Parts: sequence; structure tokens; C-alpha cells
Amino acid sequence: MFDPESLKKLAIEIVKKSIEAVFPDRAVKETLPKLNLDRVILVAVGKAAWRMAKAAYEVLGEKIRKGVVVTKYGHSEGLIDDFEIYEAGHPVPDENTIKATERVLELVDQLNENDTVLFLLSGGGSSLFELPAEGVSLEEIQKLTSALLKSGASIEEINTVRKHLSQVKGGRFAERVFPAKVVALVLSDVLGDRLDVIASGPAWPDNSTSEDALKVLERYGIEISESVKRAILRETPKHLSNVEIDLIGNVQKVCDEAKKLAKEKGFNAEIITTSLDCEAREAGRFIASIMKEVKFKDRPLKKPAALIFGGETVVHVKGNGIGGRNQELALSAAIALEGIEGVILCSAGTDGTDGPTDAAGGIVDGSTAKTLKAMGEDPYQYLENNDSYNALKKSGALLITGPTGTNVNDLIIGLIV
Ligand SMILES: Nc1ncnc2c1ncn2[C@@H]1O[C@H](COP(=O)(O)OP(=O)(O)O)[C@@H](O)[C@H]1O
Ligand SMILES: O=C(O)[C@@H](CO)OP(=O)(O)O
Ligand SMILES: [Mg+2]
Repeated sequence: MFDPESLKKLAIEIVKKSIEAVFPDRAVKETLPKLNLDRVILVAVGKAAWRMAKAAYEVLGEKIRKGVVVTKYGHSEGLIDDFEIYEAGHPVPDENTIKATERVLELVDQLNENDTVLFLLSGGGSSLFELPAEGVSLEEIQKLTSALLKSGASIEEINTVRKHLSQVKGGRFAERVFPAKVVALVLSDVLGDRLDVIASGPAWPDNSTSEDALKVLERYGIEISESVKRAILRETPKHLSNVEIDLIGNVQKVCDEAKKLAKEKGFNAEIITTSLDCEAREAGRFIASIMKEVKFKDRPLKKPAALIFGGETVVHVKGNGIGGRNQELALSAAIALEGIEGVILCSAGTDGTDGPTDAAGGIVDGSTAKTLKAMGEDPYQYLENNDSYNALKKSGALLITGPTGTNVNDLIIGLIV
């Protein structure tokens, strides 16, 4: 019923449509009218900031006194009224991060108890919204962030450190806004939707401590200077009285949509997990093993079947190749699925960019590893060198969408016919 090309097309269609279903526009437009807002200062931060701000403008119009948007390079789509729009570095902050954050702080410093900041927050915010703690330089933050990102530490662990080195993370932004109020809409790209972890929780009391942050650094063998240590020892706020938060989207929603779409196409579909969080290559191998069980034993689902996974894997980057966690997962699955017909696996970052590459992820089948081998290339070597981007590029298995304007973690779909 499905030739490899049409199966591939279908997988891509399900992934793209599921991502569209978690564009933040709809949720922002549904939620805002219930909040009775008047005369707000809008601050939008994160990879989905532009879309969230645009939707808020369409609902609130002149009720927004001033708007500032801070997003990743290439993630804004034009002017919104007279809003100030900044693009900055991600996943490592840069000078523009600081410039934009200083501008936001300058605005909120003028507010009083009658004012409200409408804070539209999405993942990516940790890198886009930052003013280093006293005694810490941007360079030190950059070095530490790069080391943590390659260490295999989880986002919770990484942000535990970031929160203790910042004037805006870990609830310190809300503290700075006080006595004005913060009304926040949050799009989650963190497993478990932890409000103190998403974008390092600028407007949520911090659940982590200075000691936790030091332990993370020790666990991953990352050395710090005396001034960084002094900053970490200054504790983040544990209580905030001026914040109201609504969660407007998460990985669960994108998985639900994928399941619905797969069922509509006649597949037996099941969400296996929405909290996949192990090493990417292990996840790829394990998912491939379940796909083989379906293929050859018709369990836990009968063919045609769609297995859906949501989450955020980690990568210990040891090689000097380029790639991302979705591409690495896909390459690892491709090796395990070699030669099998009627299977396809697509792994995608819902934000449209996976690691420091222009791909959203990978889409692989039984022919991917074979194609590489026929070219005289060894897929294992690419995996070993964390060079999934080049392996998938050579075998025509990259998924390219461009920035999507949303960000709810990673979606993985396996189709078996
Ligand atoms: N060569 C590589 N292969 C696989 N993963 C990589 C590579 N280089 C960086 N990464 C991973 O990419 C992550 C950042 O990817 P990104 O897609 O920007 O994350 P997020 O979508 O969560 O912001 C880093 O945490 C790092 O683990
Ligand atoms: O900003 C952050 O801290 C994380 C999690 O929210 O997002 P991203 O992984 O996209 O950088
Ligand atoms: Mg992330």
C-alpha cells in the first residue's frame, strides 16, 4: 500500500501538521481575552516570541503601551506595530542578548504597582534573555554555557547553573518588575513543564539552590573561577508575590496531534512516551527495536502502526562533527533499521532547528545506512564523530523546515507498514 517515497511523505506531513497545531498563536488568542488586561507593557522572550507577540497584538492592540520582542537570529518575521524587535545569540548568549535585556530592564524599572508586564515566554529564553550577575562577565557565561551544552547535562541541570549566575533568571526578573505585576503566558519545551526550568524561569520562584548548581558543575567536571563561585553562592528568590502564569502549550499537545493525524490516515497509533530523555543514540536504537517488534511480531501494535515519542534527549558531544540530538537519534536508528522495508523514522525539533545546524532533524528508513555504505562511507564512524548532519545529508535523510516560530521540544514518529 505504501512505497518508500509515499511513506516518507506521509511521515513528514504528520510531523509538519502536528507542529502547526502547536503554533502559539491560537493558544495566545484563546487565553488573553480571559485575563482582563489593560495598558500593559509586553515583553516576549524565546524562540516563539515573535509569533506570541504578534498574536497578543492582534488581541490587545492599543492596550499594549510598549512592546519588546527578543528572539533568536532568523526567528522574527517583520514589524509588529512599533514594538522593538531584537534578535540575539542561541544557544550561547551574545552582546545582543545583553543589549535587549538591558532595554527590557530599563522599561520595567519605571513601573509602579498599578502596572502589568505581559510576559510571553518560550524556550530559548535562557540564551536570549540574560544580564550576568554582578562580578560575572558575558565571556564567562559563554564559556560555561558551551561546556555545559556539550557535557550531556540535562536542561534542568544546565539551567540550575544559569539561574545562579544571572540578574534575570530564577525569578529575579519578576523580583525586578515588583511592585508591578507579571502576567505570563508560557510555552513549554521542558519535560514535566517545570516553570522554574523553562527559559530558566525568569518569573517563577527557583526550586534549585546554590549547592545544587555547584554539584552540577562538579558532576560534569567543569571548573569555575572564584568570582563565578561567589555569584553562585548568592541564592535565587524562593517566593514571589507578583506573578500569575498560564501554560499554553507543551510536548503532550504535539504528540496528541500526531496520534490523531496518524489515526486519520488509518494507522494504529500510540504515544509511547512524552518524556524521552536518555542519550540520543540510545533512544534511536531502542525506538528502532520497538519498530522491529511491530514489523515482525505485530506487537505492541498491529501494522500499519505509528509509534509516537515526545521528549528531549541529550548528547555527550565528543567528536568534532556537526549535528543535533534529533539527527543523532535518527542516524542511530538508521543503523539499527538497515535493510528493513516498510519502516520510517522521523525525529524533529519542533522549533525547526536541531543543534547548530540548518536542519530540524532526520528522516531515515531501511535504505539510509545502505546508501551510505554504497558510497564507501561508514555510518558508525559518523555517529562516533557526532557528525550526524553530514551522514544524513549524504544519504538524503535531513529534515529541513526552517524556524517554525514555536518550540515544544522534540517529536519522534515511527511508521511501520
Ligand atoms: N555535533 C553534534 N551532534 C549532536 N548534538 C550536538 C552536536 N553539537 C551540539 N549538539 C547538541 O545540540 C544541543 C543544542 O541544540 P538545540 O537544537 O539548539 O537545542 P534546543 O532546541 O534545546 O535549544 C546541545 O545541547 C548539544 O548537546
Ligand atoms: O531556554 C532554555 O532554557 C531552554 C529550555 O526552555 O530552551 P532551549 O533548549 O530552546 O534553549
Ligand atoms: Mg531545549
